[in-house]
Amino acid sequence: MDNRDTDYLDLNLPDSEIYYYPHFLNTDEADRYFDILRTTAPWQQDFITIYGKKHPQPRLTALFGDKPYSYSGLTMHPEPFNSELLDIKAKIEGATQLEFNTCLLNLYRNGKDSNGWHADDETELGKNPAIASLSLGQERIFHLKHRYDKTLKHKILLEHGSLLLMQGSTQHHWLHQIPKTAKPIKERINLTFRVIR
Ligand SMILES: O=C(O)CCC(=O)C(=O)O
Ligand SMILES: [Fe+2]
Repeated sequence: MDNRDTDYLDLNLPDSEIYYYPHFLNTDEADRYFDILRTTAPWQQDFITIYGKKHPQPRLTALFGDKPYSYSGLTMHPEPFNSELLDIKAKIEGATQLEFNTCLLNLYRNGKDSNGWHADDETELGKNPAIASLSLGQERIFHLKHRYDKTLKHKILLEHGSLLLMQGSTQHHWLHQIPKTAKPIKERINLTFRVIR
């Protein structure tokens, strides 16, 4: 984690390496990317299979990159990166000194949309995956809980234009989620840059 060029906060949670960059993009840049991605990304409604039953995912998704990505019993096929995503990817790679080849986008349309407890630990992500997660639009709370030590929990507000980086052994020891909220809220777009092998 050397060579950083942006202000960040180390969450300092045990068994993890999680860093939060509150102002990774300025408000104008973040507004512009939100508008472009909201209108141009190929948003799709996927269905996940839980105990043999199909459910609509409580959010829309889009995949960019060059390799398909499979999780929760579904396989997504990517579009090639567009120029906006290439610019964002380059900025994230510059700040983190990491490289990414895939971006999974999530669109949370309102407070009923969510992302349940999970770890990003699919085999094609490799042993200790780095995941760089950019937030645009409505701020939402991100929950973390330790898989084995039930006393370890954390909440962080993911602001417009912020970046959350999870790496090292984080996915082995922690689960994360974006919970639903009853508040009337606006749309949020989340971009998770990953490496798919
Ligand atoms: O929306 C977020 O901030 C989290 C997304 C996430 O955890 C995922 O796509 O794996
Ligand atoms: Fe995740």
